[in-house]
Amino acid sequence: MALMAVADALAAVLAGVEPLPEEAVDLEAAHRRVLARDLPSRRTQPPVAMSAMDGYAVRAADIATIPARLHVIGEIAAGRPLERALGAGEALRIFTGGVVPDSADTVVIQEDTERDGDDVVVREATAAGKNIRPAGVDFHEGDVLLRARSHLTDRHLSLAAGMNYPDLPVHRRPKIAVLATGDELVLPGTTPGPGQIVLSNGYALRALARGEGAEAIDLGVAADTMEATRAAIRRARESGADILVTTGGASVGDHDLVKRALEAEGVEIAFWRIALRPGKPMMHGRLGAMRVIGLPGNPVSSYICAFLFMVPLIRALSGRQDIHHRIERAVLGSDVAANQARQDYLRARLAHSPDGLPIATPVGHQDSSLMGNLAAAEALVVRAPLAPASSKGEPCAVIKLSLS
Ligand SMILES: Nc1nc2c(c(=O)[nH]1)N[C@H]1C(S)=C(S)[C@@H](COP(=O)(O)OP(=O)(O)OC[C@H]3O[C@@H](n4cnc5c(N)ncnc54)[C@H](O)[C@@H]3O)O[C@H]1N2
Ligand code: MOO
Repeated sequence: MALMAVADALAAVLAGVEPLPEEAVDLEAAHRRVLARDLPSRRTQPPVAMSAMDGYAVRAADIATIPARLHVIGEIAAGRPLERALGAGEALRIFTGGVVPDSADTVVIQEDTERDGDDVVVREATAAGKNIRPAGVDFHEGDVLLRARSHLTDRHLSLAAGMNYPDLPVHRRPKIAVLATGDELVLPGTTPGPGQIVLSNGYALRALARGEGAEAIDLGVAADTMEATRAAIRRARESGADILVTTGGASVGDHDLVKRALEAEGVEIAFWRIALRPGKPMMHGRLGAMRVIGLPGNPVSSYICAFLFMVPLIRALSGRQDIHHRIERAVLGSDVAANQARQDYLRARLAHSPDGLPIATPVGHQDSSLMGNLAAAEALVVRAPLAPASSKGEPCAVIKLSLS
């Protein structure tokens, strides 16, 4: 039977996904979160006309002839307005951010004046309206400046603060529980016994999830028994995880128990095994609201499957609209052979070319166990099923890997 295509598998993972419910978080914590509602401004900015410069608020008519001598009747600083109307031949000392009284219609910058006791001599002509920021020039109360589903940037936070929001309604962050499986796994820093290997996959997976704004927890390692694997799946449910990510035990071997354990716990498996290299044994299913992504154990396969499927799922649950990886154009830095039936994601180095597309050079060894090559890669070259051989210099499609 033909394996499910990558695009169909991704569609199945994203089927019916809705953004998680909203919660209020303070502004500092709202960075990179996704806004759950349209945000109308609670105020007009600036609320009244304000001076853009340090100088003198005057009536333009009084400085029609230069030089003009005006009598200074008071001072206006930011936050200290003055209830005093200007009469003919009068000026008010004003500083940047000071409220411009209705009676003044221009601000002369102080460099264009000379102070003489209680008088000021204006030496340069200044047009009416100059150096005044009118009320509402930035925005008005009720203006919707941030829309629901905006992915909040640093600049959005200042805007929201300026709109007078101390906290923001955002979609809850997905919680990801990562479970390793395998009798052979020991923790980094210990001395592995015969045939044992150091567990590594989860570190990249949790960091990848956190980098996408998720909360990630480590469920540790389950031994290769049904009891241990099922108990770990129950722990994932009890933790309130939105996504359970398992690594290992996904293939067809006698010790590959993950699918059976998931089914025994009630997970409805949507697919198992897809036309993807690396990552053929990947599986996906649901248990109530918890989505399960069953990754292969090979370190490269687990990371690439998480990158291709877990990342868009996290983004969709977070409420983001830009959930898909960007496929970009590059040229091949070396020849590649014809592809077989699975869609291939070749680990590649990316070099910038001064006059054109970046150059993607697949690393020499693409085996799905090679962590060194994965760590050195900067992009994935995407090869469609059965794509013909392609030569150095020919165009190719790449997805950039995270560089953090
Ligand atoms: N007869 C077949 N054999 C295999 C097939 C197949 O179709 N038919 N598929 C191969 C492919 S493709 C992959 S990918 C692997 C995936 O198998 P599993 O998901 O069952 O992975 P494991 O056997 O548990 O582990 C594979 C490898 O990775 C190491 N591993 C596992 N977990 C971790 C971890 N947390 N950190 C570091 N390394 C880990 C494990 O020790 C193994 O060496 O199956 C092929 N076989
Ligand atoms: O899909 Mo497996 O990841 O080719 O090694």
